[in-house]
Amino acid sequence: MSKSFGALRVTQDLSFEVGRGEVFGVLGPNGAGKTTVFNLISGDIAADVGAVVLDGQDMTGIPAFKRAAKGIGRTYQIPRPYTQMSTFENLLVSATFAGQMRGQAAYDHCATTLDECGLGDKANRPAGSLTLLDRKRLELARAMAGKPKLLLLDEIAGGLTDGEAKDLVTLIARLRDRGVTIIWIEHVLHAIMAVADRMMVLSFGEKIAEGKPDAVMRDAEVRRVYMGIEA
Ligand SMILES: Nc1ncnc2c1ncn2[C@@H]1O[C@H](COP(=O)(O)OP(=O)(O)OP(=O)(O)O)[C@@H](O)[C@H]1O
Repeated sequence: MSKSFGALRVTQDLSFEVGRGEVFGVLGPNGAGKTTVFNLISGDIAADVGAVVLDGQDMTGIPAFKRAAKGIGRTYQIPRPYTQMSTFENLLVSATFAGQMRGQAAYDHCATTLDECGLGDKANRPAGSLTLLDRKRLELARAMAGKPKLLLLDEIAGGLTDGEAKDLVTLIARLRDRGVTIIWIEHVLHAIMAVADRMMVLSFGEKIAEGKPDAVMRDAEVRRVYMGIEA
């Protein structure tokens, strides 16, 4: 895929493939184009050139809400809950429109998901009254409530304590074990390194490395561009 905003080329001839049930980490300096890649996959913006294929089905040209119903779930860096609705109702929206669930099945799935995300005791709170950390938990819970085949996670570990980050990693591993495919943009390296099967690093919209986490982090170009370490 390629994408420019005016003269700014944000994504350039970027191509990658993620296997079913894989956790794929995306790293790169601020402004490297990571969130733009998510926007292209979710359909929030259209690529200038290129295609998104999910499970053999071409998603290119399909609007974002239909991609959600076809199994692409995502979180946003800045949480965007329906502030007037309860935490539980926020999940029901995803379960209904993205997850295509109804009645008791939707209700049960939302209740389980809220518990898994540590929000079980805040089900009836208006989402607008949650702390920033809980809003971030709600972002993940809402995405999971839509029963995605592919889950796009945009920097969800920032601000967590070590213990909370560990719980998050356990949750991500559990989702993977259920067959959910996960692409995770993350700056909290110990969290992404703990669970990623493979990673790629972007710089100025181009892929500079891809492979097993340890090998990627040893790469001289990655150390220079991302960590500022000259070999
Ligand atoms: N809708 C837009 N219009 C114009 N420029 C944009 C738009 N979206 C992103 N950009 C620009 O594209 C570049 C890449 O942004 P993007 O948010 O994808 O980077 P990122 O790697 O996710 O950064 P960060 O780690 O800070 O979240 C930045 O220079 C940004 O200002």
